[in-house]
Amino acid sequence: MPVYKLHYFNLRGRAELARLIMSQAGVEFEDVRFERTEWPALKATMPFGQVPVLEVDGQMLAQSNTISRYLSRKHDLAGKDDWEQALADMYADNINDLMTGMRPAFLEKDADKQKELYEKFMTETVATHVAIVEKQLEKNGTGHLVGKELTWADLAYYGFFSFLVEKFGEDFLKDASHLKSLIALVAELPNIKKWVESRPKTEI
Ligand SMILES: N[C@@H](CCC(=O)N[C@@H](CS)C(=O)NCC(=O)O)C(=O)O
Repeated sequence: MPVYKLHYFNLRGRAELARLIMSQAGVEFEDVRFERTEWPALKATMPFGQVPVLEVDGQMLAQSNTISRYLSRKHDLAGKDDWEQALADMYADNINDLMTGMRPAFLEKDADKQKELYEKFMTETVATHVAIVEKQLEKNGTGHLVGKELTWADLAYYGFFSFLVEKFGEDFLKDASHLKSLIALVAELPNIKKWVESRPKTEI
């Protein structure tokens, strides 16, 4: 088994999906977390000056979805054929877009403006996305986003949407029973449960 080290800030952010995948797969990893004040000294050590970075036996891999796709393929969470793998990629890219869409609100320093930006994000971007994904989950009819089994797409949706539920409550899921069930299904997976209980508590 390779020695995995995941480098990121002390946040869930763009690293949490890789952590969820490694936890679900039951592989050991060193969860290297640093504070913002430590970052300037570390930036030049990362392949593209950004994190997350997964170190695999000393080799450095950047880009959050590349890392998660690599881990999913290695640990049987990528989808069972090329088409399923493409669908899983599609869902993971959607979550990446949602994270990017939330960034202006997250970075806003003015509290009133921030509230406004989060509200707009939830009522426009998230609401539209939830309605679409709800229909797709219903159509797939297996309780999973892709095929019949758990993939990293399910973990990606769990990671991001469970964070939104924590921050904004679950009212935004009131017409999305399938998505709600997916979040609950992943939350109940023993390895995920164990990880979520033991991980550092962070704001985002
Ligand atoms: N597309 C990249 C974006 C990575 C990214 O924006 N990383 C941020 C943290 S979430 C970062 O390293 N910020 C510090 C910097 O750019 O100096 C990915 O998905 O990994």
